[in-house]
Amino acid sequence: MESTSSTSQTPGEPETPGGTQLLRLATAGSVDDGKSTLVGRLLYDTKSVLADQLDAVHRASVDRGLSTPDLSLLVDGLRSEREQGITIDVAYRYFATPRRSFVLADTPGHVQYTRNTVTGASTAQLAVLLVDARKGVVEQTRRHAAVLALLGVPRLVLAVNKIDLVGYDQSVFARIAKEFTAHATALGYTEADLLTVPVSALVGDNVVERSAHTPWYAGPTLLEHLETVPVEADPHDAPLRFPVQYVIRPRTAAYPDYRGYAGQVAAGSVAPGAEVVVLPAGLRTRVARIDTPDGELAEAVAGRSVTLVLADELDISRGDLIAAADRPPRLADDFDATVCWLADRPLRAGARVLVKHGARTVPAIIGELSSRFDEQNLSSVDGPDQLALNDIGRVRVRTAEPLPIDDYRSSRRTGAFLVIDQADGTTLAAGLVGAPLPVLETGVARPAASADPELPSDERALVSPGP
Ligand SMILES: Nc1nc2c(ncn2[C@@H]2O[C@H](COP(=O)(O)OP(=O)(O)OP(=O)(O)O)[C@@H](O)[C@H]2O)c(=O)[nH]1
Repeated sequence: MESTSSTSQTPGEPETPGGTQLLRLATAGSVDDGKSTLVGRLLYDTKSVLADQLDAVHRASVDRGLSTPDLSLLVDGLRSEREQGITIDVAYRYFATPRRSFVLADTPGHVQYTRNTVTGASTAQLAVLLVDARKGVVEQTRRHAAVLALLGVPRLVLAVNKIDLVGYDQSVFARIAKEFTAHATALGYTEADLLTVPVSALVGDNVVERSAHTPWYAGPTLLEHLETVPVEADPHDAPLRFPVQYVIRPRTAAYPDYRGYAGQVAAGSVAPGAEVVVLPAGLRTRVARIDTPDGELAEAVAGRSVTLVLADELDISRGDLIAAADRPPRLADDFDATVCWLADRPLRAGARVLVKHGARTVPAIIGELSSRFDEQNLSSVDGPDQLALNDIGRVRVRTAEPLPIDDYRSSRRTGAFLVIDQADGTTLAAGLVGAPLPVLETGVARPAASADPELPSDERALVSPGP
């Protein structure tokens, strides 16, 4: 088994050995709760660590006068990050066990937590939230859970870490578990979506191996849960969404009339014969063939990159969306959305921006700012003057051309968009179409059980949803 890691990058679509299922997960927690150590422990105990990486960790640990290897070194790979002593960006790791493959977005716990959580968790099917058993559920735990609920992450695990430091005390664990479950259910999670597990990342209790120190804990270890938790709905239940990335027209002697549309199935599935509609034009046709470099396919499901050949010759260009004819998205040029503001300069009503949705980018104006999410009280503040860095708020978006949009809660991939600076092309915000704020008073709806069963390879879907 092998692990790969990258920081602030999108890994390629990982292989799933033996056709095992893929689980995308994110971690979140406050500084020093032990995320890096926990992820290091997962990699180490699942033997997902290469020998040379392990040697380097042993050497660095000895240099620091440690008697046992510091597993967080496996994770905190960046030199600058070690120098600052703080994890600086989202790191993606791939690891596998015989039962399942995992792509893990490790998000740091310092002040930029909203931005990083949004980045890391936007495509996650499960998030592991950490708390320090000595501190229990803290304000940041509540905020993280609220942001994860907003992002529609369907399942949460609370890892009550450093359980060794409270003497493996069952009552401490029970109190934290109760408080967290109450908070998460108020955000819309059901108990079936939640697991609370007592762990020591340092010692290894209940991460991969069951611990003899916690005979009172009957649940699964963290890895057992990750290996067995149900992964999303059947892709066939979701309607097809296929943003056209490239029009392929070779016009060579061998292929004089070939015309195909290349892209990635963003949601649902497609098979030859399927009736589709091309948006925004509204043209209807059928899928004639699904091409790949390895030959034709009888079907392609979400996450698969393919070229569609259609039955009719239509005027289709990059940025168009091919969608299920019976369940198309709505075309809108004026819609409500929740945005996570990621720029240093604040957002004010009337801002002229670009909106990037799927493979299409259009000019837009942010109309009124209707409310801002108050993370302190999990409530909403009406009519804010502005949204500052890391703020989450409800806005009105008016685009120069209609976009084929879904509600984020029914399709995380096609319900998300980016707000981009017109002048320099930097990302200003991640946007979620329709998604209400995760405020407690209004008893927000439960997080979306995403219609995207196999989320696409783009790990940073909200922050860079493809070319
Ligand atoms: N006793 C004990 N110490 C732990 C445990 N897990 C982590 N630690 C220690 O807690 C400290 C913080 O651990 P890290 O893994 O670096 O914390 P982090 O959450 O990744 O912090 P960031 O790098 O800011 O994201 C280190 O000194 C770890 O050795 C645990 O289960 N028990």
